[in-house]
Amino acid sequence: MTHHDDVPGRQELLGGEGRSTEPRRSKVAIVGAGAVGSTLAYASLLRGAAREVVLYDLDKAKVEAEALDIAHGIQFTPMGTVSGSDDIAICADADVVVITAGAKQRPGQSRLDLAGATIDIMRALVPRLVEVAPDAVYIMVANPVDVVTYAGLKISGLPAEQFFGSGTVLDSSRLRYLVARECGVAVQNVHAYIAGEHGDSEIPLWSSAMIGAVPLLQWGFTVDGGLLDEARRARISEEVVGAAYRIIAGKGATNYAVGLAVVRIIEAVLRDEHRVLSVSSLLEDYLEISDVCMSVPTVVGRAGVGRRLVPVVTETERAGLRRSAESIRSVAQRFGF
Ligand SMILES: NC(=O)C1=CN([C@@H]2O[C@H](COP(=O)(O)OP(=O)(O)OC[C@H]3O[C@@H](n4cnc5c(N)ncnc54)[C@H](O)[C@@H]3O)[C@@H](O)[C@H]2O)C=CC1
Ligand SMILES: CC(=O)C(=O)O
Repeated sequence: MTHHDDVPGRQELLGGEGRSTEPRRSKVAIVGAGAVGSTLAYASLLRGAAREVVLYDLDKAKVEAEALDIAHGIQFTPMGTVSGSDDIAICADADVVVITAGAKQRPGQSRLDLAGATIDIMRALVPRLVEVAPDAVYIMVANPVDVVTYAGLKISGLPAEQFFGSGTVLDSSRLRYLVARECGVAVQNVHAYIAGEHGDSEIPLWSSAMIGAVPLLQWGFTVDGGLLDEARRARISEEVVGAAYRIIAGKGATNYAVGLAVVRIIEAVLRDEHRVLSVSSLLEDYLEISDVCMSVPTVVGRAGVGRRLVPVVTETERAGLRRSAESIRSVAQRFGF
């Protein structure tokens, strides 16, 4: 079911209050039209990230309804089209494929508890996707994203640059939001990354964090007149790690911030931005960590993942990253990867 006009140029005449900066036709295929996939489709259209957004889901009624609901608002977005189908052929020749089809955390479950169920989905799904969209850049979002990115990469047989996970882009955004709020500065001026697992063992890279031109560790005051000291930083870390649990307990899923975070990654790819994002990719000899997918600050562009940047780290941060890698690896191994 396709919701766009077949007459060339008609969409531009009828809809589109803004103008996409996209220089050529671009297609994003979103697999899974649940809370995350449909919000991502909506956010992609709102931001004009791609000209064509398609949704694929096993649930025909749901995927068609989500696409139709979004399509009815397309007059108010930058130029674009949206369609949904239960036929995987809708993903054909996509430039970017985002996989959100995965098991969902119930209150109290960790992301790692979902590994078996989501890997089963990937075994069936990934070969069929690669068949219809062999040249796409693949972005895994389904959880546990690091384990599933590694499994999906191996199943796909694609080069590691072409297949990566959304990783801790969302967690880094949560961290920046909290630091900005405590310090009374714009979130855009907080440069801080969470690295490691997108999950309980993740590590905030405090040593390399900056607020404007000031190292975060030298930031002297907060809006309530206190210090951004170790205790306060620890509280912020706990809040980031606990964020998904808190939101899932309240409404059953997280969808808005992850939708925006993944659109940001899509834009970095389609516009070949070479933006530094903490995506999850296959690491080889990174701070002595190898053969695991996890997040570190990484250059992202049209080919997918590029250089992994090595920030200044303390011995505690370095040890934390190694532990996080071990935790991801042990779960992947349990499921045969
Ligand atoms: N990496 C991240 O930052 C985040 C990851 N997630 C993860 O994203 C995944 C999706 O979450 P929700 O959208 O809330 O779940 P959901 O249950 O609302 O949606 C999942 C959708 O996938 C579809 N699906 C399942 N198997 C499929 C298959 N083989 N082919 C096509 N479609 C299939 C289902 O029909 C369903 O519509 C979960 O694993 C969740 O944990 C969620 C939030 C943030
Ligand atoms: C569910 C999840 O992974 C998150 O919101 O971080």
